[in-house]
Amino acid sequence: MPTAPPSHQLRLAVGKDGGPEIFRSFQGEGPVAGQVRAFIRLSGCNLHCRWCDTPYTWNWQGTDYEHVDGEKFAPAQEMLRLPVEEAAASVLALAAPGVVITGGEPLMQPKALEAFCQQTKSGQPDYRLEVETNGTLKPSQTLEQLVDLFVVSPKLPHAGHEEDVAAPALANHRGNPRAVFKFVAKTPGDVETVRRLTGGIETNRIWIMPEGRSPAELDRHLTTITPAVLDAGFNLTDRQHIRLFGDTRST
Ligand SMILES: Nc1nc2[nH]cc(C(=O)O)c2c(=O)[nH]1
Ligand code: SF4
Ligand SMILES: [Mg+2]
Repeated sequence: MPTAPPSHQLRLAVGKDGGPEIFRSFQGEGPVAGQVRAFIRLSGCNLHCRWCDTPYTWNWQGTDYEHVDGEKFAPAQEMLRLPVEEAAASVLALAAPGVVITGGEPLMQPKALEAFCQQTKSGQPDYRLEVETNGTLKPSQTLEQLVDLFVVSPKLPHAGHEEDVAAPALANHRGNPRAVFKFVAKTPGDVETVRRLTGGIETNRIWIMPEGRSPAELDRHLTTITPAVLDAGFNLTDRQHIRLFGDTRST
């Protein structure tokens, strides 16, 4: 008897109820902010940003990554494996017009991600697939065709990387009309850096977002960057979910 092929498994982050981090919310950032979406958060990231708001997806015990919180996490407690079919069923049960696949870095699991996208789109081609990515890992052609929107967030020097990780991220996605760029900024100088890095990319594909995990931090950074964003002609986005729900998992 032939056996069914093993299904792909996704490594997921753990949500506030201790189960896989799959939830329903408003998209809080970027071009579709304010729209209802299902969210699924994949565990693992290949960048280790100092101010990351989801260090529980990568800042494992025994590593020497530097993060502002200083807290280390145990992968056995923070990572769950789920067959793609189960993950897709949980996401579709949330009754949203589409899903935001985020992380961590979702493209670290390319085969399972592709299977998840095929599964959620099958039978309902209008269901929207949106991926939040740091851009450093190039998606396959299959994935590029399946995904409706890549929100690519190249990292600037204030994220604490020794190498320039923004240029490859821009190179990987600038040719895809379904990719937009979302830069986290703290100062007018950061906006100037974005202007320099993104020469030749239409400004209407670029969003600037204040860094912050509290309304006060967001307000402070918004106040300092807004004139520079307007001057450069970039789009501006807030982080609505932080104002609505605070810095909590599964929101
Ligand atoms: N509501 C809400 N919107 C989001 N947009 C991007 C998110 C992310 O963590 O990548 C996120 C998130 O975690 N929650
Ligand atoms: S790329 Fe995103 S998820 Fe990864 S460490 Fe940086 S902020 Fe966090
Ligand atoms: Mg986030």
